[in-house]
Amino acid sequence: MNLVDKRGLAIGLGLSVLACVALPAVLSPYWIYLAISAVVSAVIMQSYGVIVGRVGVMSLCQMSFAAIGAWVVLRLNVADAPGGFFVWLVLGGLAAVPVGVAIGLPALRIRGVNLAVVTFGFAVSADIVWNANPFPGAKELKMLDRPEPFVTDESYFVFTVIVFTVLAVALGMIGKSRLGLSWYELRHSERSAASHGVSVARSKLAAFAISAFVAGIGGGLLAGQLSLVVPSNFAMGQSLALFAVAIMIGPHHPEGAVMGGIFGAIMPTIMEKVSLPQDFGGVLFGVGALLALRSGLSQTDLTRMRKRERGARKLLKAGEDAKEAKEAEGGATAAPLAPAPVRRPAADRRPCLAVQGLTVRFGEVVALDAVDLTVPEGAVVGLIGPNGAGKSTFISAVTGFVAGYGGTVELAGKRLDKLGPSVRAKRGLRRTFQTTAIAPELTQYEYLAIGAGRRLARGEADELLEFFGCPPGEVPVSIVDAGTRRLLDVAAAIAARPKVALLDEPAAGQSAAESLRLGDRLTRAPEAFGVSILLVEHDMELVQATCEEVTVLDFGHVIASGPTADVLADAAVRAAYLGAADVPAT
Ligand SMILES: Nc1ncnc2c1ncn2[C@@H]1O[C@H](COP(=O)(O)OP(=O)(O)OP(=O)(O)O)[C@@H](O)[C@H]1O
Repeated sequence: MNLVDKRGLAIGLGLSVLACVALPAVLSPYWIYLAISAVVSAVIMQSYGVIVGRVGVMSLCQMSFAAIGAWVVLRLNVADAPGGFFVWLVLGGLAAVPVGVAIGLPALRIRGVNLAVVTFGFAVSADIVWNANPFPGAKELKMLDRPEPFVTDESYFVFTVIVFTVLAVALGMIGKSRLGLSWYELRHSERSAASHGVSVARSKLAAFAISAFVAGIGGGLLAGQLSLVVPSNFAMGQSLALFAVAIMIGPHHPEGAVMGGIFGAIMPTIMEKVSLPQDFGGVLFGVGALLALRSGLSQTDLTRMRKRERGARKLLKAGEDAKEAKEAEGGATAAPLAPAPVRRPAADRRPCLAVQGLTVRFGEVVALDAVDLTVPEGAVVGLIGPNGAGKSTFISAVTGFVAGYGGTVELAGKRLDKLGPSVRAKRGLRRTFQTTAIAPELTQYEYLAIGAGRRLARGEADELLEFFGCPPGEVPVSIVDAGTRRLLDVAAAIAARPKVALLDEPAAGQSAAESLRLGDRLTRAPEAFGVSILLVEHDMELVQATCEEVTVLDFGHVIASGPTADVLADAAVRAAYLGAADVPAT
């Protein structure tokens, strides 16, 4: 995965240089001062970009983190601490980090509106503290002097643009790293992230820490702009207004942060010029935020996604044209199905996943009752049963998503029972879900990179996508149909080269022909990727074509287990579950 988008970087750096050269030359002192405010707001917006834009957490206290940054810078100034403004600025950002992590701790247990209330509570408390205790330097009027060579407004503007640009590049690189991509996944499904080996706690706390750091830097910059600050510079109302702007615009993209900063800084002036009350600006932001919440995507997300989709559609069209041309020339339309690999009988192979006596209760419901199941090395094994039989619960318990089950789960001879889902995933146990929750903002390449949990070479990603019949890797998930998303999910699970992949109804949404092709792929997957597979499916033709052995669940009990043909022919299985008409003759 390339961490730097070279074209985007070149454009961003070019615009920054242009702003630094042109704006001080053309703007009046009044507008230069406003421009500094806009860039400082844009830096604070970047902190919203991390926590609100990427992780989707409703944080209403970013200005409180900024206040910590400003407080530290001003305190060090009063103390004439060594290092000077540049060092103090970084220390201000760092000082906000532990507070950010502390605020992030409740986010590990609560989310949504409840979490918003916690962060708002912190913003209110911080407000009370700042109002009761003046910021350092305010009493003795010890002003903060800007550092050389950024003493004048024009040069300080250049300094703020440099800071913004450095942060934008760093955040852009983090955004493309596994940590940053995992934030998008957390935003849509924490379960999905955990199933890919992402530690939800660590990833969320990292987001809080980084966003607090960036906000702290923004607060320090504000102190440098104003020389002295007052509590109203960081009032909770400001946090709320900027939050609304963040939801509306999407400051996790640099252009969104800049626009948000400009809105935040210029709006009061605009309101004044058009003789409207200042509060009206907040109302406008609120309405915009509501509209963005309705669509689920910010303006910059939408703009970028549409652009990406346009490019991807062209790519898909070119692919289809090439295929049609090949067909017209009489070439093969699809690769013929490969013959099934010949394997030793499953019973002669070492068990890779061994589950014994698995029991799960949900209150009075016994979802699984002492279930035994073994997946031998290099095998494809089926788990079938009627709706509500306990198949998904089995996958969830084995992969660590059900706390407090009875029985044991061993992977390659090692017990996993005390481990959480992300650790089990890292040990080589991957799963897919019945309902996919892939972040539509990602490309398929990016999603595979999260699944792989390691650096995934382009060639390897292409091979996986081709193997599972997915479109080219640049195609964004947003235009991939539901059936193909399931295949992408399987590809992402296999990208990690796990020991065992547990697939929950991967053929749902596939046509009969696609299902047949999927069966062929799953049959070849153990040899191609060194993975053993447990397949949960209702499509009996697929099960019959793919699985060497099958276990049948009914009301949480195993009612049959053994070679597929024998089990599917079992009169008890047909009577209890399938109905003779549903099972193709063997
Ligand atoms: N979180 C939960 N809380 C309470 N009961 C649950 C929970 N999850 C599953 N169950 C119950 O456990 C039983 C097994 O459900 P499960 O989803 O595992 O069945 P399934 O075989 O996967 O069904 P399907 O084929 O429809 O997906 C059902 O009675 C279900 O209602």
